[in-house]
Amino acid sequence: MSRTLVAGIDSSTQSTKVLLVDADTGEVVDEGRAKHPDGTEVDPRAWLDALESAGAGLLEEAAAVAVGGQQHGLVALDENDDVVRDALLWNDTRSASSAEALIEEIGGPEACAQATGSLLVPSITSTKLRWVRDNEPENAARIKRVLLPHDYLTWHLRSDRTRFTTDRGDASGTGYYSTVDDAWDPALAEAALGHAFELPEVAAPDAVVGETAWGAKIAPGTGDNMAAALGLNLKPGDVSLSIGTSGVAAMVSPTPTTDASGLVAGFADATGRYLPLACTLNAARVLDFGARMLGVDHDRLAQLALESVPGANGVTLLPYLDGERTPNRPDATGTLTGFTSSTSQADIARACVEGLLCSLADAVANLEESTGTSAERIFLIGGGAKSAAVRELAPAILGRDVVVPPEREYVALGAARQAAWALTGRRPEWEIAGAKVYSAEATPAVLEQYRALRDNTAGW
Ligand SMILES: Nc1ncnc2c1ncn2[C@@H]1O[C@H](COP(=O)(O)OP(=O)(O)O)[C@@H](O)[C@H]1O
Ligand SMILES: O=C(CO)[C@@H](O)[C@H](O)COP(=O)(O)O
Repeated sequence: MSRTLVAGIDSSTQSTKVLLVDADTGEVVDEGRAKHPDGTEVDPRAWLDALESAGAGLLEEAAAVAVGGQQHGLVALDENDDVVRDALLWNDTRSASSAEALIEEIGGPEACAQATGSLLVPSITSTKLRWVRDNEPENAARIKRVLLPHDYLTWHLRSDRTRFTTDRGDASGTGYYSTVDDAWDPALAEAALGHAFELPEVAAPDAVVGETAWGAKIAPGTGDNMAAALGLNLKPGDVSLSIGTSGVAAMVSPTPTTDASGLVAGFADATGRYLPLACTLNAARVLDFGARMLGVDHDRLAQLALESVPGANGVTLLPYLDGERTPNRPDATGTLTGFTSSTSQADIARACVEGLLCSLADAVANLEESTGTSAERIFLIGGGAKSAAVRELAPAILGRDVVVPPEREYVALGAARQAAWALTGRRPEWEIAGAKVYSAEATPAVLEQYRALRDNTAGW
């Protein structure tokens, strides 16, 4: 008997990944990937090329598809639905002062969090619209429609291209969607850009929103973090800790959150619940940076890090390399301190891994504090979770066990789960077998050393 296959697409910051999955069991039967261009502004057509390459020979096998995409990216289209300018991505910090201006106009942090679920930071789409309004008025005037990265890809997958859709999860990261009311706030959208523009239709979590050229059903798709939550089948009390380009601590919640401190974003999820989330701007690239500085590959970096000791003999990295979002320090750079004449390569490698994990420990603490819920299980996923040093040192720095599920693309798996849901009308119960639990003695002194540097770094 032939089996039914579905495809899940993850179009994240650095690459596109496609999984072809058995709709009944969740077994991954094939996969493809393709890189994206570097940079914080990218021609969205590059994601179409990456999808074509990553999905070659796979997509047409699928009876249904869905896209999980990097959140927040501004895809601006003109009256012919042509791209107005390169998409400004979530990790582009140029709109920091636009974020401050918009918060002020909305009535301050509390009013902003109530209106949108989140305090605006430069990642959020509306701040990018404001930046375009103020810095590129000719481009701003041409904008007739705004999509998110996953909406743009979903539109291109459609054979007829007549309909523009998104979902509540990704919509909740725009700064003009009310998570509390579960609806667009067109007045906030118009205020950000200076004129009204077309917003995509918000499809229900299990909707079929179109058909591909090869006859597959298209599910609404969602933001990559919402898709990861779906891929992991997160339950209340579970925290997903993702080490991709961004570092993300997220949990599902039955009620919306409105954190005016800005440390935790109050997003919606892809099922009808909510996804409070703390997101750092520097995660896997901290390891890339360490490997490049030491002239080694990732496996050697991990090996070196494990040769050093907790606290790296006094060497500490504050890894805010490309500015930071949590805490909101858009102009920050990294700080590496505590060298002596005996400092070794191993100490520097250790400081990179510890700095990354300490910033994630801060994100988990922010999430727990803001939601009043402590993490019962922490699932470590994303490219950075492939590092043996990250896996082994995470429980010591987080001060509790960490669950590492089998190496898999969980965003793409979540998108595949959504595709199967749309196809069959039932949310698949695929379980994740074979997770490994990592335990270690807690090393609170490492976090104290890190937090002292975080709080005392000049200029903050
Ligand atoms: N073995 C490894 N050890 C540490 N980092 C790794 C390893 N393999 C991949 N990475 C890093 O993971 C990152 C990509 O992770 P991914 O979750 O795919 O990111 P994104 O979803 O943001 O595109 C890259 O920065 C890459 O260098
Ligand atoms: O901005 C956020 C979350 O609010 C990021 O998490 C982006 O969604 C990009 O994700 P990755 O490419 O790092 O997975």
